Amino acid sequence: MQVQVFEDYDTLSRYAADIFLEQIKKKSDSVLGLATGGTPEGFYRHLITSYKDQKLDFSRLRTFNLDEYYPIKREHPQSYWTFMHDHLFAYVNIPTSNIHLPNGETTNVDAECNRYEEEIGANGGVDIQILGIGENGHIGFNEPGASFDSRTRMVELTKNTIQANSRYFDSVEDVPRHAITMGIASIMQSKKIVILAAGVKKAEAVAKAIQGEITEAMPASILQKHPDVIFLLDKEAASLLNHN
Ligand SMILES: O=P(O)(O)OC[C@H]1O[C@](O)(CO)[C@@H](O)[C@@H]1O
Repeated sequence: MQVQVFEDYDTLSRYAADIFLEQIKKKSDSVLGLATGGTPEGFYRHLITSYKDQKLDFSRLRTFNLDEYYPIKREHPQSYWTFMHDHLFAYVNIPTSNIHLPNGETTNVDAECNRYEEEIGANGGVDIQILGIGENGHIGFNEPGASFDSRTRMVELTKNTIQANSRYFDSVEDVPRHAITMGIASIMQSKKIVILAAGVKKAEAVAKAIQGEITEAMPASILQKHPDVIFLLDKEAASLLNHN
């Protein structure tokens, strides 16, 4: 596992985008695993800048997002589908057919989860995955206690996550109580993982994920077992790491 600490959020975000650029240079039809949340917004801004500077071509890339609220309409302002369009897809030349997110409108959740896993497999698996980390250590919407063997499925959000995400909704009551998320085993199958954390609110989860016990109580701790993972942190998020 590699860990890099940056002076500020923008430098961290640019570094993450550069890792993706390297991957795409090597394989122009890479399968990108994408994430939502506040943390990757800077990363997406840098990808868009690289596209505008003609350093990046999205036409052959395929993307799979980690998760989507359930139930939620695709066009809902807070759906992850809308997030991805507003923060990336609307600004780059990715064909709509190459974009994949779990369908938050499905009436058959189990079939949707199986379809999503199969589609990732049919595309050869994720080459490079961007991840954020929840204040409680969640990755995707795999909350503490989620099985390390979990695959794409519907999950119930914890109070902590509903509260943290309520900043994007009119009120806490409006936050969906469920989501469809790639499982921990699905995430671990990605060939390379880049995980971002910024701000002091993430410091405890980051320290436990990197230096703590590997336990299902701290979902991100499983990353210690991944053969190619890099944590990109700002100083605040790194502030509880033990340097001995
Ligand atoms: O980057 P943020 O907004 O702090 O979110 C952290 C994590 O929480 C989620 O938004 C889900 O609650 C994840 O998608 C994200 O990785």
